[in-house]
Amino acid sequence: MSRSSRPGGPAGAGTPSRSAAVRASVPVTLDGPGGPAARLVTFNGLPDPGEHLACLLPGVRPAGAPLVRLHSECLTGDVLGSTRCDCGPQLAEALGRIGAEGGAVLYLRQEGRGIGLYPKLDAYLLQDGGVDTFDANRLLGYGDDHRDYRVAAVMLHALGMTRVRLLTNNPDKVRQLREHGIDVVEVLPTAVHLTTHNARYLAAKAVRAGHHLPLPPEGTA
Ligand SMILES: Nc1nc2c(ncn2[C@@H]2O[C@H](COP(=O)(O)OP(=O)(O)OP(=O)(O)O)[C@@H](O)[C@H]2O)c(=O)[nH]1
Ligand SMILES: [Zn+2]
Repeated sequence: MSRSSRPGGPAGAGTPSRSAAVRASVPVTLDGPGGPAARLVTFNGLPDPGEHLACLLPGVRPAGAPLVRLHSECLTGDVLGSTRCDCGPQLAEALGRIGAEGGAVLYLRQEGRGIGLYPKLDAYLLQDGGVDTFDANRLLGYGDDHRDYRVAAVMLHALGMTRVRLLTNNPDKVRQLREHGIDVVEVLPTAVHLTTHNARYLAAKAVRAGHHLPLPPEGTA
């Protein structure tokens, strides 16, 4: 049981069966004066109730293949700076790289790989007892990963971004986007944000979920 209980139901092929429309496109400036002028885009008609957001960075050329990241919400890492995971540094890296050439960060409300914040924190306690991130999910009665990226495909269709270069180390994001009609023409890895705090977490992602993370041999982090 690796990918179970996706809120969107079974995956289909080609164009997503449901379409969404842009609801609003709101200008913001990121990171203070001089930071990139971005647009935060909201949607009507998404296939799940999450308030998923697209952050469009300048220079977007939807007709080409813009650089895109699907970033799953991680309140502890993204907002509070927790070092248990690599989410905060990955988000900063994505905003920097995509801001430099134009593209989009889709901020997906998929906290805890889709199980939610409280269960993720329960899983952290189990991890402190020695199990890895995936076995902790299973001990709590969840699958390894509950994320359904159909919603991201629907958002990209609504934005007219159906050919993308994707910034990720996670092969499941690539596979699911393609299943849902997005032409992923290139996959670019993120940097490896390895610290002594997140070394076991990154190793589990590489070994258990096939993330492309070139890690040094155990014990040398
Ligand atoms: N259930 C669970 N979720 C976690 C844990 N640590 C981080 N997360 C969540 O994992 C999600 C990020 O997924 P990752 O597996 O780190 O990376 P990814 O997004 O699949 O892959 P990349 O695109 O390469 O970053 C966020 O929603 C985090 O809240 C954990 O220990 N348990
Ligand atoms: Zn995180």
